[in-house]
Amino acid sequence: MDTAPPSGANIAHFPTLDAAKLLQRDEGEIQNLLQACKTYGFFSLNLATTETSYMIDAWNDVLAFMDAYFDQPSEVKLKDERHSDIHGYEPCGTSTGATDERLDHYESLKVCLQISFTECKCRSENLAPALKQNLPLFETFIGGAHRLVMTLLECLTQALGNQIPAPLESFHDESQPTTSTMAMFRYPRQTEEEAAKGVGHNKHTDIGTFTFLLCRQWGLQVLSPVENKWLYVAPKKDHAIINVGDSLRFLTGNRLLSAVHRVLPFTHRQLEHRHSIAFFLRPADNTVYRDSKNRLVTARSWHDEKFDHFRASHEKQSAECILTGGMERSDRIVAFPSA
Ligand SMILES: O=C(O)CCC(=O)C(=O)O
Ligand SMILES: [Fe+2]
Repeated sequence: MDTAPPSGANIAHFPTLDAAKLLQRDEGEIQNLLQACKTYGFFSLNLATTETSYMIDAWNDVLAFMDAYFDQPSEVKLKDERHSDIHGYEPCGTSTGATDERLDHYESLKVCLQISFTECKCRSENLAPALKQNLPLFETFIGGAHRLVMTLLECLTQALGNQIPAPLESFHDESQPTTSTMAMFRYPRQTEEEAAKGVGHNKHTDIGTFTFLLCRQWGLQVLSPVENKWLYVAPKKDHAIINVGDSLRFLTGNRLLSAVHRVLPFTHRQLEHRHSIAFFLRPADNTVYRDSKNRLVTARSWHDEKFDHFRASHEKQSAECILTGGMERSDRIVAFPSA
């Protein structure tokens, strides 16, 4: 794990759930899951169980891959750019950053879920060559993360009972097109000059259903709905962070909260490379729900609109409230779960 934060840094407190208990449909743990999603919109998930420890091995292997991949010269990585929000490489500075006047400071490599399901996967022209060379690793990681978040959805369906019109899993039919994606992020160490241009990852809620996030270094912050202020999320060995995204909130009639979060280094610049790995579960593209502006939209159009907003100016972002899914205004939580 990373070094401790400076004294006085505010740390978030939120529940830890056990992956094995949820896989076994433990009734008490299912209720804990529902409470965590209603009160915080995020929780930590213990992966150090017999059924899930292979994901910790896959996490280590993906980190080793990322070290080698992101160390390559930019001109090599730019060959993997696909100008897509679900495939390929994206350099730093594509979106606005965590503070005004600056751009983001992370580069990413994305692999969409479909590689785990399509038969002619090796022929997909969207896949970067480095990914093709490591397909078994990405299939294991994506397959495992997908299974875990689908389990969480099934548990929530059980807990919500007749409060929801249809099982949450039914909006995630694997034969339908979806933007579900695995993303690998590096926040490169930066010089003073680079820090004047870019910082972290702008505040947002995630677009989809559940996000499965792995990080061993500090930097992630949540806008706590309990304390209504920004708090650091302490990295916890062998645990994933799970966020409730906009789509899950909308599909449950706003009964859950989605987590408002961002990435910001302790100091004014990134002193060491920071790595994080995410699997974003999102509903099938043609799923329809009522969004935070009370419009009926498809999951695909919400996804596309939100990515356009990531790239919009800070001014436009704060005027429109798309980036934080109607959960936040001026760094304060303004949405509360409906009964
Ligand atoms: O890098 C992280 O820890 C978080 C990334 C994130 O929130 C996102 O990509 O949605
Ligand atoms: Fe996020």
